[in-house]
This record gives sequence, structure tokens and C-alpha cells, in this order.
Amino acid sequence: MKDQICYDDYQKTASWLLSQTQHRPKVAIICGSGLGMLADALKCQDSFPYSDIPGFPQSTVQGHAGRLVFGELKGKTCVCMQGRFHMYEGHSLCKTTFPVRVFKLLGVETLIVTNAAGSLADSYQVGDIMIIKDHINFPGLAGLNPLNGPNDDKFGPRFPPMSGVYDKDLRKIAFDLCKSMGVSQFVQEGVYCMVGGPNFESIAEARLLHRLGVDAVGMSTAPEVVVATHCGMRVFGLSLITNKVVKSYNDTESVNHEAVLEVSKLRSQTLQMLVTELVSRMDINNNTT
Ligand SMILES: O=P(O)(O)O[C@H]1O[C@H](CO)[C@@H](O)[C@H]1O
Ligand SMILES: Nc1nc2[nH]cnc2c(=O)[nH]1
Repeated sequence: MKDQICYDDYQKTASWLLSQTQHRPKVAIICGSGLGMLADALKCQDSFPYSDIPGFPQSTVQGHAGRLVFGELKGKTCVCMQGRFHMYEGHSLCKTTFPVRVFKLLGVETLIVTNAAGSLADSYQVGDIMIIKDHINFPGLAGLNPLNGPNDDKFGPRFPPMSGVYDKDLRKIAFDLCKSMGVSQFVQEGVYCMVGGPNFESIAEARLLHRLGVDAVGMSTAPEVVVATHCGMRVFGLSLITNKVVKSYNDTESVNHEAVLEVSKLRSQTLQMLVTELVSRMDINNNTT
């Protein structure tokens, strides 16, 4: 796949998908590491391996199956990415966010992003679910932004605002749902920070992030949210806290990807229920098939 992607490239992929499925999704869900089971809740599935979709990048990370699944959650049509693309895999940021613009062209109005993340906040525990209130896009602050290059006005403005992008109403609905599901004791709300990866944080880096007010850190999500916001989508995000980031030189623990995937399994049912109920409560004009 080439590095410069133009409107026609997104359009070709969207047209191919529209020709292969009757589903017309209004909601897209991106599954984080080990969270691909979120797609299992979809009814009447049509699914496509990324390798079959013209123009789609390929997943290379364990815990990211590489399948696009269309289907219904409580009667609402959704498309779900079982596997996302990360900058550290060697993809350009345009490629990591390619699906988001394709979703826009499919008619998607709301993007739900999920990820596995390490916690910096002292009060967080492994297994907590963090509703994302805001993000710090470290690569973005350093000039690595998926919107770099000529702006395509068909998608959005040159200088999109990034304040208040994680939809307040959806966050409130999610909180209320967690209460009614009896899981609010392990639900948090906080700031997600994207770093480039693929290495986990050094202790000095962890301390820096902690001082900056970061609650959870990962290697994804922010570019997808930037692109979704640029093209006018509503955004909701969840981080599953899979590990505590090591902040002390006395700590002998260290994190690894296998442990991240293990914890993802632990909360799979709760996350699936939360996302399903959230989608079912969304105000969506659903014109399926
Ligand atoms: O952000 P997701 O895709 O959930 O994955 C997270 O888990 C991986 C590290 O274990 C990194 O890719 C990090 O970003
Ligand atoms: N950067 C980063 N990404 C993660 N993904 C899951 N856990 C972590 C972590 O501790 N740090």
C-alpha cells in the first residue's frame, strides 16, 4: 500500500465493502489488544479478513486477528475491527487510520475506540475500565499526525479543534450503565496518553507521564480519534487497564504483551455487555440493508 492515500483510495475500499455486505453501519468499533471478542456479540455477521479487502493494511500484532466484522448489536448496525494498526508496526499514520475514513464513507457516525493500557494513576487497579475523558497525543505533539500533508476538505477542515472530543453524553450513559450492571467499583474516567512504542516505558518516562497527569498509557487510539474528529464523527473510548506502569526503581515487576492479553480476557464479558448496551442506547437513525 502506498504512503500517500487520496480520496479515491478510501472510496474504492468503501465501495468494495458496500458491494459485499448488505449492512450499512452507523457505528464502528475498534478492538484493542486482546479485545477482539467485542465483535463476537454482533448478530447476522458478514466478516472479511483484512487480506481480502482491497487497500486495507494488514495486522501484525498478536491479539489483533485482522478481520472486519459487520453485524447488528441489539438491532443497531455496526462494523467492528478485530485488530487495529499501530505506528510501531511500520505503518504510516495515514495507514493506521485508513479504516476510519473508510468507515466515514460507509456512513458511520460514531466511533468507539477500545485499547489495552498501562495505568499511571495511583488509584487504578489492573482490570479497571477507564472511560476516556481526553487524550495526550505525544506523537502528534511531536509532529507525527495522520492529518499531515495537504488537507482533504471533503473529510474536514485544515485545523480541527480537539477539545471535548470524547462525547460527554455517551460518557454519562456509559457511567450509568456501569452502575446498573453493578460494575462501577472498577470503572474510572481519565486521560489516555499515546506514546509511539513498541517498548514499554522506562521508569523515568513513567514518572514523567505521571507528573503530566496521564492516567493510562498505550500505543494507539489518538490518531484514530484525531481522524474521526476531523471528519465529524462522534467518539467514545474505553481503556482496559491491563497493568500498572512501573514507576519505582524498587519494583522488580515488568510488563509484557502476554500479560496484557491475559488481563484483556478477564474483563471481556463486561466490556462486551457495556459496548452492546451503549450502542443499543445510542440515538441512531438505522437504515439497515
Ligand atoms: O492499544 P492496543 O491496540 O489495545 O494495544 C496495546 O497493547 C500493546 C502492548 O501490549 C500495544 O499495542 C498497546 O497499544
Ligand atoms: N505504552 C504502553 N502501552 C501499553 N499497553 C498495555 N500496557 C501498556 C503500557 O504499560 N504501556
